[in-house]
Parts: sequence; C-alpha cells; structure tokens
Amino acid sequence: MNKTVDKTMKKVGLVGWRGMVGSVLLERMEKQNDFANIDTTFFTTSQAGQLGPDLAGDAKPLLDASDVSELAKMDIIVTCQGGDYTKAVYPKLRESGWDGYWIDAASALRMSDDSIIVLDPVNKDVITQGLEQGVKTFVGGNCTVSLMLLALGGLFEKDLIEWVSPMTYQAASGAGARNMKELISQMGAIHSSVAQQLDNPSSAILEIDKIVSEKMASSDLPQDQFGVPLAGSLIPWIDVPMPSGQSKEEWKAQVEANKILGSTQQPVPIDGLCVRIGAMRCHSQAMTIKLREDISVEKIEEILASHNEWVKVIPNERDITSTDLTPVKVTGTLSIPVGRIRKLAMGPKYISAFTVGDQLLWGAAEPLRRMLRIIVDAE
Ligand SMILES: NC(=O)C1=CN([C@@H]2O[C@H](COP(=O)(O)OP(=O)(O)OC[C@H]3O[C@@H](n4cnc5c(N)ncnc54)[C@H](OP(=O)(O)O)[C@@H]3O)[C@@H](O)[C@H]2O)C=CC1
Ligand SMILES: N[C@@H](CC(=O)OP(=O)(O)O)C(=O)O
Repeated sequence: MNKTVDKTMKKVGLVGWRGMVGSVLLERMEKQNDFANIDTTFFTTSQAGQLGPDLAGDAKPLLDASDVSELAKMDIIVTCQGGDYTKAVYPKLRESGWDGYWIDAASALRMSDDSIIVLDPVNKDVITQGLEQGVKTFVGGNCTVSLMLLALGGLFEKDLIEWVSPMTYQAASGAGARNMKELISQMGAIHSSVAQQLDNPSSAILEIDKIVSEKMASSDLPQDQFGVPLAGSLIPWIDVPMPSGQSKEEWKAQVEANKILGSTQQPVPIDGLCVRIGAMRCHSQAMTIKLREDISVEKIEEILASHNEWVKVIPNERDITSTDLTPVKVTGTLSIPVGRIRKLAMGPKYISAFTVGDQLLWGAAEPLRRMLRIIVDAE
C-alpha cells in the first residue's frame, strides 16, 4: 500500500539517515508516526539511484545529497551527515536563494549568529521567538551539553546556578560507530588473552592481571580508531585542543549551554574535564554546582523533578543509585535520571549531582525530530 502524499504536506529532505545518529532519528520518527505528516525524500552522498528506505511501501530511488537543485525543492532539510557535508553544501544552497528550514546534527553552524541551538524542553521560548523572527537554521546541541541542560533544567530556569563544573564520562558512541565496534573488539581481545585462566578457579589474580596488562599495552590490541586502549582504561581528552587549554568538547559546554539558554550577555560559567570511558552510548556527568542561594536538598530535588517529563530524581541511596543511575539502565531510553544530590563540604551553596543520558537519543536525534515536528505542526 503506497502512502498518500497530500500536496500541502511539507517536503522534507533527509540526509545522513543511514548513519548512527540518522538511524536513531528514523527509528524515533517511525515510532512517533512523524512520516504520516510529511512528504519525505531521502538523499545520499554515496548511493544515489539505489532504492531508499521502505516507509509504508513507498521506497523511491535515493537522490544525490550534493545536488543543490534537488535539495532546493525541499521545504525542510534534516541532516545527520556531519560537519564536512554541512560546510560543503549549506552555503551553496543558501547562495542559490533557498529559503527553507535547515535542521542539522553537526556542530558546524551551532555558533552562527543566524542559527538557534535546539533543545525545546529547555529553550522552547528561544525557538518560538526565532521562528517568529524568521530564523531558518536550527542545530542540535552537543550531546553532553543537551543532557546536562535536561538534567539541571529546573535550576537553570529559576536562575539558581552561579556556576557548574561538569566532569564527564563519555561513551564510545560519541566518537562514532567504528569506535563502538573497536571498544567491543578490545574487550574481546583482553578476555581472550586470559580465557583459560578464568576457567580455572585456582588461577592467581596477579598472573591474570599481568597478562591483561601486557595485552592492553601491546600493539596488537585493536586501536585504529581511538589510537589507544579504551577497554579497561580511559581517555581524558575528547576532540581537538583549544588555545585556552580546554579540549573542544570542554569549550562547548559554556558557549553552547548559554546560547541554548539565551544567556550569552551574562553567561553562566560552565567548565570541567571531558573523559572518554568504555560505555557504549550513554554519557554520564558528575557535576559540582555553586547555587546562588542556600536551598534545601528537598527543594532542589523538587525543582529538578518538575522541569520536564524525562528528568527523574534518584534518591541519594546506594541501591537505587547503583541500578537506576547507570548507562545500563538508561541506554535506548529518553530517561534523564539525576541523583547523588547532596550538599558538599565547601559550604551550603555547593552541591553535587550525577546524571546519565543516551547520547544518541536526547544527545543527538530527539531534539532534531522534535524541531521538525514544531515546524511542521506550526504551518
Ligand atoms: N555520533 C554522535 O554521537 C553525534 C554525532 N553528531 C553529528 O552527526 C554526524 C553523523 O554522525 P554519525 O551518525 O555518528 O556518523 P556515521 O559515520 O554513522 O554516518 C555518517 C554517514 O556515513 C555514511 N556511511 C558510509 N558507510 C556507512 C555504513 N556502513 N553505515 C552507515 N552509514 C555509512 C552514510 O552516508 P551516505 O548514506 O550518504 O553514504 C552516513 O549518513 C556527526 O558528524 C556529527 O556531526 C551529533 C551529535 C552526536
Ligand atoms: N563530541 C561528542 C559527540 C559529538 O558528535 O559532538 P558534537 O555534536 O558536538 O560534534 C563525543 O565525542 O561524545
């Protein structure tokens, strides 16, 4: 059965739908029945002419994602193809006179004056105002930043945060699909090196540790993507260096968060260290927060919990924290648990918090999907 296309439906071009972020986006759009309300065209950078995805029996040949004249027929373009694609195609498309909506996962246009970073549970007002003023370029935020803002949204909304220092524990998925595979290969290679000893209950742990350490240090451990071992280790640097001494991932926290919040005139200082760990697709963050006022933990929990429907306060108790405030629990869900909320020894205005979020869902695909829906529903 072919899908009926209503002539008044918005023409939406999807680029990068085959990649990791794009696949998660497609899954969410299908689940939320978003395709029913749009006339979709699938583009590709490498498979033009091949049959595109079958959405209710209407698979069509893929169009070339570098063909500006085809792209220009779209009312809205959603791209998860990456920054190089955006830099190559977006200027040409705008220069050609195209005035459609561009919704992008890549960071390339995030800090442009004419773009808005989208995270509607946090900045719906900024988005609505932008649409009214004719803004046509909407970009998803850095995953770590979006996940932090969803977790702490209540405190930011009430302007209760003087500064925050997020120390991150970022999953392999943030570095790409090949890196996720490499992490598993590293785990497998390490396990294989001591499989025999593990099967023998009397084997000595120091012998096992010695073999594992040698395996991790050896050049035959798969490490083409990360360049170093990640399984059984960590990498305290993500992305390129900035002149400030920050990594680019660390630099994004303050600039992007304040742009999302609309507080660039008086930015809230946000700075910490970003670390890659051996999780698959959930980023975690331990945050030290200085509040503007001394507020009770109960009040803080109430403010956080009431901000949006995805945030969930986890009581500062060992058992529930160990099960519910973890990548294993959160992966594949839109849930944003936040816990370990307690006053720190530095004084009554200092608190800690720990949060976890799926960096492919709220960290990448979901803000784009919701932005598309906002535009389509507004017309
Ligand atoms: N990974 C992340 O955590 C986040 C990524 N982003 C942004 O999204 C962009 C895309 O990231 P990501 O989805 O990880 O990139 P991927 O590498 O998974 O996919 C990018 C493109 O690679 C092409 N490709 C080539 N071979 C394959 C294959 N075997 N399977 C699937 N696709 C293939 C596809 O393009 P084609 O079909 O045209 O050949 C695809 O759209 C990033 O550059 C970044 O800017 C944003 C937030 C988070
Ligand atoms: N840099 C992030 C993933 C990412 O793609 O970020 P950005 O969208 O800001 O480029 C990470 O490694 O976890």
